[in-house]
Amino acid sequence: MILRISDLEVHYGHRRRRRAVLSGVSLSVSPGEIVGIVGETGSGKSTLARAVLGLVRASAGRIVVDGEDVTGYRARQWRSLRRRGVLQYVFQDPLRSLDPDLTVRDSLVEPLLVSGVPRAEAAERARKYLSRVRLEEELLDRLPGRLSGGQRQRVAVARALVTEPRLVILDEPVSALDSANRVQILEIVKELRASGVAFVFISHDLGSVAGIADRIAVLYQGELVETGPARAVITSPEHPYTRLLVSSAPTLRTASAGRAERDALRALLDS
Ligand SMILES: Nc1ncnc2c1ncn2[C@@H]1O[C@H](COP(=O)(O)OP(=O)(O)OP(=O)(O)O)[C@@H](O)[C@H]1O
Repeated sequence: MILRISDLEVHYGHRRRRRAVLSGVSLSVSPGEIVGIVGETGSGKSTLARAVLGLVRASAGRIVVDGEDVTGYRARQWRSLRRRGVLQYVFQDPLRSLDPDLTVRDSLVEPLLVSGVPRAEAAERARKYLSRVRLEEELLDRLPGRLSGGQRQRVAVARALVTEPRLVILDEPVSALDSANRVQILEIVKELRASGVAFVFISHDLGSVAGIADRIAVLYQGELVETGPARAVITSPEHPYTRLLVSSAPTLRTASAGRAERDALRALLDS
């Protein structure tokens, strides 16, 4: 397993304001697997990503990345893990994943130099990954502000891949893109899966993970209510919330539920 999360709990706030945002979350990801995490706004998807990346602390449970129990890691240990480049991420807004003051070349080369790769090899790898995300070399000297949204997101993907990570967390990576760019990014992710990279693909939209995920985990109010092979989750969802998601996704062919059934599922969830 490249990622094993067991009984994870995360709280925000202090004292009387303290409340659980994730509880009892367990999930494993194997090398070369794409696991989609789907849930509505506020369900805790980003918090889960942030916990795996060491950006928020677990109040209980365990997170094991590539065999290392990172649950109690301090900032220094996280820095060391990040330097090794085992784990990478891409956020929805590429400007959050990219430094606006670094050229594309520097954005790609920096994580390699930090992990001790010699400059000439780092430059070579930067070119290799730029072409892997289907961008021209002439973009290497541009700043992110002078790229289109789709180009920026591809640079963010290339930057995440350049350290040859074993696990990449994608938090709504295609939500802000037009459909041509969306399809290309998804194709790139599929190609990389074939080379053994594992992905956690987070989205509020079941339709956008359905075509790419091997397994789908459904997050509802901070709990994983259903996890299974993508096809099974889509064709025979068990939890009422998953049924609601399936019936509300216009792009899924199985979406046959009418308004009345969706209202009934909502009522069941609210009861
Ligand atoms: N730093 C924080 N402090 C307090 N509460 C927070 C913080 N970050 C998120 N929350 C709350 O935690 C819950 C889960 O937020 P999270 O961002 O993980 O959800 P999400 O599923 O990613 O939502 P979205 O799809 O809108 O990004 C929400 O109720 C949110 O208001």
